[in-house]
Amino acid sequence: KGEHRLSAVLEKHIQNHLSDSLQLPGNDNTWELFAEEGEMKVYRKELVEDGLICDPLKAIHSIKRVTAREMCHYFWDTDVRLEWEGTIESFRVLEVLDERTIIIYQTHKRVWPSAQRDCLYLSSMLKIDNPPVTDGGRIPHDTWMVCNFSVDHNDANSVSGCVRATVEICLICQTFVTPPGDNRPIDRDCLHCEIVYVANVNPGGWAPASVLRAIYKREYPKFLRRFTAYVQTKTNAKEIWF
Ligand SMILES: CCCCCc1ccc(-c2ccc(S(=O)(=O)CCO)cc2)cc1[C@H]1C[C@H]1c1ccccn1
Repeated sequence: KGEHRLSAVLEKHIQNHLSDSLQLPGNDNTWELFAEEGEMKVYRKELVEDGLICDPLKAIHSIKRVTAREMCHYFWDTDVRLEWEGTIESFRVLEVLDERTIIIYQTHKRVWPSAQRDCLYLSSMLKIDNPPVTDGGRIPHDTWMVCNFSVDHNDANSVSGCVRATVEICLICQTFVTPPGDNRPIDRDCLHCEIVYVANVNPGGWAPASVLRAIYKREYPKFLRRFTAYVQTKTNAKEIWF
């Protein structure tokens, strides 16, 4: 794994997510369940910082027939980003820090009446070696994570008129395998992946609370539905990638 100039700060973000993002929101009453569809449960907290709506979001979901590595790969790989991300207008990879760590500048489609937003963040994908066992004590086959957090960068000649939003986002995925028994090979029907997606987005500048909360209420469930279906379709006919 390559060492780079942001390795230390990346490690801090990873440790923070491993300690707090894996806490399942159902166990405590600080999270409000605001969307539920099948296995998908989306929670939020109301948080205002300097008058800006920064509602933290946490979603848990269980997706059949895919692995943690496949989920994280398609979430991280910018080659397929526009195939599933519906809110991005443009993006550019500014720097490659190692084979699984990049810096991205992206602009989001403008949401009237707010000003357009852009984001500048480090995006890293990694395998968690000693996987944290979630509650219930089931042992995951393996655990992968993608961590996206805002950084500064000289080359980000921002699109004029954009307000810089800051993000702290993490996708943690665990693969569970139910052996088919009597020495049959494992196929995709033996797999499912449990994910935790946390997103802390600071809009960076004023936007009406009602508009922001409506965007989040609409966009997060849509993103989770669309992205998980995308990975199931993309991997369906492929060899299992643990
Ligand atoms: C007036 C709008 C203010 C907020 C604008 C904003 C900024 C960042 C982001 C965002 C940035 C990164 C990620 S990700 O998970 O790392 C994937 C890679 O893109 C995800 C969401 C979103 C939004 C808002 C489009 C709104 C929105 C809300 C959920 C999902 C999608 N869009």
